[in-house]
Amino acid sequence: MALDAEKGARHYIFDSSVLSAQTSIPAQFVWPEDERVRSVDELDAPVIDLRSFFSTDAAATRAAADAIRAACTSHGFFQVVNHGVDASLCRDALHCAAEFFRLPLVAKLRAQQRPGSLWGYSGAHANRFAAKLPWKECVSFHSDASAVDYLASTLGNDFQPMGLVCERYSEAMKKLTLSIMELLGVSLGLERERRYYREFFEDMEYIMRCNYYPPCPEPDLAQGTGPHRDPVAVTILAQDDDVEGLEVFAEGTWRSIRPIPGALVVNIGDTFMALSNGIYKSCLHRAVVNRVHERRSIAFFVCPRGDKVVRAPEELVGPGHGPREYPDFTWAELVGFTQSRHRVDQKTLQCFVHHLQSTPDSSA
Ligand SMILES: C=C1C[C@]23C[C@H]1CC[C@H]2[C@]1(C)CCC[C@@](C)(C(=O)O)[C@H]1[C@@H]3C(=O)O
Ligand SMILES: O=C(O)CCC(=O)C(=O)O
Ligand SMILES: [Fe+2]
Repeated sequence: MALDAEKGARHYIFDSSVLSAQTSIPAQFVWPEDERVRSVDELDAPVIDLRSFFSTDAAATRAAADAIRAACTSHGFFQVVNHGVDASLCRDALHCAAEFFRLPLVAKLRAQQRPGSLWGYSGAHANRFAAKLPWKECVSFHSDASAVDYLASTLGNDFQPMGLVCERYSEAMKKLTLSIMELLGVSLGLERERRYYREFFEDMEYIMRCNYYPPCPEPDLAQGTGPHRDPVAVTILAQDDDVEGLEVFAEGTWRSIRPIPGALVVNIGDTFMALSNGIYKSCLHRAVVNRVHERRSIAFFVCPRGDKVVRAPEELVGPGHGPREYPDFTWAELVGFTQSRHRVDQKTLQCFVHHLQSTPDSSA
């Protein structure tokens, strides 16, 4: 651990290979007791086979939509298989991420996330937060610019192949996102031809974030990613298939998620909760760590184009659904709120709405 002297900044830099080898963890990594209650059981969530949806089989699509609706009105979590993303592309992306995190700390710091940016490398978010640090490292890419250029300019041309894999992976995820959006619309009772959500996300933005959770000497005190709801619309997550860590809060308890080889996880986020007029629940989840195994995941965070107004379709408002639950907002406002005012947690959307309603004319 060292104090970063750059421009007098007073944040710590952690080297996970050093931390993992110690017998106890620094105090900044210890989470409050109520946020680390253990999981009791596995979550029984639907695994949706997208093959039937792609083949427009009406009965199978109805069954898939019903299972999604049941999951999303309750906890906001399901998985998809036969999703059309090449298994080798997912493997390559997880592999590139693994190679990146194995670099010496000085190299990773060349790609370090700058204040106010969602791009680049972050170790434990120690440059942003002083306590409840997550036991993880991340590297993120954003739809605003090319991952190839970012990696080549920060780490050198040897990292172009990793950039290319990230770009191919993001393209595949964007395509899958549009199918998931169409299916979410059907599951909410909209006609398949209506395509409200699919069209809304045609010009989506995204953040691709590779997470690395090193082994932790005191896993019961720490969190890999603390309890939160993703502020985005949906998150599509690929994960190592031999190490558990993801947990979802459902029916009053934390439930573990057993990785299914080849499956991708789908979480409903705050923005989709607003887009469904509160019918679908933003998934409360976290990632726990363990003493022995490292774990990797890649989150593909789906966001609307920054300036688009987030608003549930008329069909989901009024008779049979209740009044409009959320004020209009843009993703640019919500993301600004999470970076400058409110560390993402389980109440982000609630606090954001309160903020909008108490300062109606100011941007977040
Ligand atoms: C808008 C965002 C904030 C976070 C990155 C994107 C999408 C998800 C958010 C996050 C990953 C949710 C968990 C907590 C968080 C702090 C993290 O661990 O990285 C969140 C991101 C962030 O605020 O940078
Ligand atoms: O790594 C995981 O399993 C979950 C990560 C997560 O929730 C996030 O990055 O938002
Ligand atoms: Fe998350």
